[in-house]
Amino acid sequence: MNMHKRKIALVAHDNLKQALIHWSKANYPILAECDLFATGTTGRLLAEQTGLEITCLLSGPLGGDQQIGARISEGLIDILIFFWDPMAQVPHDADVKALLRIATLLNIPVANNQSTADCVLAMLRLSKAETQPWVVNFKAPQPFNYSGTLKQLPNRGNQLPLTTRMKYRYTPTMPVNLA
Ligand SMILES: O=C(CO)COP(=O)(O)O
Repeated sequence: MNMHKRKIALVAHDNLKQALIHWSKANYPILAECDLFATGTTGRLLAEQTGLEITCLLSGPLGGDQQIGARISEGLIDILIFFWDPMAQVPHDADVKALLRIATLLNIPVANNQSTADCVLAMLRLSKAETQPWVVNFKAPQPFNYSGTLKQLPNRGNQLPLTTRMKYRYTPTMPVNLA
């Protein structure tokens, strides 16, 4: 089983920053064992108020979401915890959408609220205890469009650097009938 250090991106919109800080304090021991990345303000507040070591990128409205999305597309982020605000508009909505899209497409675990974030960390704890290996499947399942036609995607796994590819096992999570 591959037990490489998990790389987690943490992001919260303004009304949810306190919730993410509270959640991060509650989960400090396991988060402290991971490589953490965050958008600018989220990361600064988290580092100040939890003591976690975090690589702070740009602030979200200034490109931070895009930086995280780029890292995901390069296979450099394993998990996205993004407490986005379903009740507020943000000026960089296009960036938020792009980040959620690339994380979904590339099939990394994405938690958009606290209960899902708890589930993700529960899996992390299990895999750490080696009772239940947790394999992140980096090969995105083939998406269907709404008319039911299968869209072909290249096998992205083969385009990744070898070091990145070696971190993942390519067992399909969802059987797709290409016939
Ligand atoms: O806006 C954000 C995510 O879309 C978060 O950015 P900050 O962490 O810089 O506030």
